[in-house]
Amino acid sequence: MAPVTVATTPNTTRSDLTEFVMLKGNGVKGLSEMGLKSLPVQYIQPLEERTCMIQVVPQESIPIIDMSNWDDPKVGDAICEAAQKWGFFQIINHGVPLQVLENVKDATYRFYELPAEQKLKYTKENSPSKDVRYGSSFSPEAEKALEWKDYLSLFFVSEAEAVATWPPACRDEALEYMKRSETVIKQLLTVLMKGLNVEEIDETNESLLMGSKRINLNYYPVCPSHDLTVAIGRHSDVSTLTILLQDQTGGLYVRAVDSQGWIHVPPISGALVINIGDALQIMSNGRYKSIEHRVTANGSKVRVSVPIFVNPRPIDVIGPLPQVLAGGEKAMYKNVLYSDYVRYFFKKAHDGKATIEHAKI
Ligand SMILES: CC(C)(COP(=O)(O)OP(=O)(O)OC[C@H]1O[C@@H](n2cnc3c(N)ncnc32)[C@H](O)[C@@H]1OP(=O)(O)O)[C@@H](O)C(=O)NCCC(=O)NCCSC(=O)/C=C/c1ccc(O)cc1
Ligand SMILES: O=C(O)CCC(=O)C(=O)O
Ligand SMILES: [Fe+2]
Repeated sequence: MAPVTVATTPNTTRSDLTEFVMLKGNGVKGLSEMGLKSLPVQYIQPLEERTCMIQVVPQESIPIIDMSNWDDPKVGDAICEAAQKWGFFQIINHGVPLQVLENVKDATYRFYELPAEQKLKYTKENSPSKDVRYGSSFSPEAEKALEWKDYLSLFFVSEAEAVATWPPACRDEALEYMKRSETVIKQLLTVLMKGLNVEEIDETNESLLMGSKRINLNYYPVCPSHDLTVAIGRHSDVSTLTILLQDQTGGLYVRAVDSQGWIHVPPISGALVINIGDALQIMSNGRYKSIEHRVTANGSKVRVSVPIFVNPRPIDVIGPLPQVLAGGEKAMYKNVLYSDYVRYFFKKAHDGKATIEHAKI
């Protein structure tokens, strides 16, 4: 059986590996489970990007914010300050039931445990919908070295479309997690907008801030020679906000303020990690920061994570908000069509903050 040779030999050709991992639907999970002892060369990252080169700043950590009194001005200040300084924070007592979070993690395992032939139905080539995509790595056609990650990406258009096209193995749990996180998303955006002198979220700015959503189910298998590769390379999200559920494994690192180092985001049971994305950095004219982050590969444990990307709609034009510029501040970013912005992000390999540089005036 050809895939066995593929998986056990580190020096296979790119086309053999692509066939096994991408075209046959095995993912890196399939490679990992064949028990290969060394990393296929296609996954070896340039030295400076490797997991082993991460300089950790151990004394720092991102803020942890209790959302139970979210409309208390002190909580609001903590959220806006975290968004300005760190671009990342964790929230606890956020109102999303813990069972909903457990269920979506279980559903992630359920999807990836399907046989390759079943998952293959959702690859770019075969998927019944453009809004459902199972894949491996980030942008394999553009990457010099691949990433040790499988993903299922689900773009939410409507409940009816989700019911009809999302994989039954995880559909209901993913939808429930999206629905139950809506309230805390609105609370966070209300507070963040107040910090920009936008007093209320009306229909127009609600659609601009959270008019579309994408949920990804990420699966990071156990990785041989994990120090030589990455699970996700350095990038910032193109969303308005990202709500991330991680499991207890750890491995997410955030760029430290004014430093070359990286800060670990420790798993906290029941917490959600929140980060500002490029769209909100642009709308806030740089006040809120969309911070670079990366995920390390793990030599002994499987990791799953489930981000919800809260975005403008593809047809929205985004730029610095008028309220932010009202005092005479100069616009730092151009107005850009959001779907053009996202397409540009997806067509490159991960490259830190390069997408937003493209929108700078
Ligand atoms: C431009 C989009 C994405 C697609 O437009 P479309 O007109 O329906 O066109 P297509 O479905 O044919 O997709 C166009 C291209 O988008 C890319 N794409 C379409 N979804 C995907 C997909 N989930 N994956 C990776 N390429 C894709 C892909 O490059 C694809 O090209 P191709 O590969 O040639 O088919 C459109 O849906 C849109 O503007 N959506 C806005 C909402 C949105 O998805 N925002 C992104 C939030 S995601 C985010 O912040 C971070 C994501 C992330 C993800 C992984 C990481 O490792 C790190 C970060
Ligand atoms: O898995 C994680 O912790 C982070 C995932 C991530 O950064 C992303 O999907 O954009
Ligand atoms: Fe991310």
